[in-house]
Amino acid sequence: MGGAGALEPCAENKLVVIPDDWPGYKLDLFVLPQHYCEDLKCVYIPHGVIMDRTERLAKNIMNDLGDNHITVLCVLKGGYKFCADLVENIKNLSRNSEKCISMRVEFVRLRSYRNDQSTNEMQNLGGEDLSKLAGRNVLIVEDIISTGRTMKSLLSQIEKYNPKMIKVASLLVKRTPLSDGYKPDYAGFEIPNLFVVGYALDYNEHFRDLNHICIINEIGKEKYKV
Ligand SMILES: Nc1nc2c(ncn2[C@@H]2O[C@H](COP(=O)(O)O)[C@@H](O)[C@H]2O)c(=O)[nH]1
Ligand SMILES: [Mg+2]
Repeated sequence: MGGAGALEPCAENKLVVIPDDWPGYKLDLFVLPQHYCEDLKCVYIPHGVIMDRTERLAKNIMNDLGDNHITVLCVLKGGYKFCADLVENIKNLSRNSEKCISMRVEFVRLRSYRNDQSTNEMQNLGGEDLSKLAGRNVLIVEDIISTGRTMKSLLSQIEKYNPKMIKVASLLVKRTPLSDGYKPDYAGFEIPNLFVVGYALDYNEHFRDLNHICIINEIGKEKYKV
């Protein structure tokens, strides 16, 4: 992703900013599941780049939260891959460092999108009883923050139970005029106002089984719309 207009590390905000004119990579430069080949426009963030960035986020989290017991709250379904890879990296760092983080992983299942649009309503579809988080150091792990409504709503539900600390890690943050200004404590990439799929991010439950983060095309939107 080198060259003019490509990804730029953003030291101030500590995340990688993908500019509006980033075209992504041609599909035939990567291996993709055959069943999605006609449904995608481009590979937007290759799996290897996601993994490298996740390793760095794990290091930042380790530096900030080392020597604590934390409860990782994975937001399903979209957050499951990022959460698994982040936890694995924190575990590895913890094993090889003087600082040690002990972790417990809990899950909450939320839904707020239909097709590629926010429904403006966050449905809590189950998972842990959030009262379990009382007095704990909580690290919420989410796939993407767009308007910020989902996260703000989850945070207000958790805050009722007085956790000791809450931090939020999101793999992606979308630049959208609909944002309410919410910014997570840890973020992997800031992306333009596009609908992305892959690496567990779905379009009506499709594309979770795609390793790279990709942009869906009109054929894909039409084929899988509900
Ligand atoms: N597969 C995708 N899911 C997305 C995308 N943008 C948002 N979302 C889903 O919504 C919530 C967060 O939305 P918010 O507007 O309340 O901040 C997130 O958890 C996703 O499930 C997207 O581009 N692709
Ligand atoms: Mg999500």
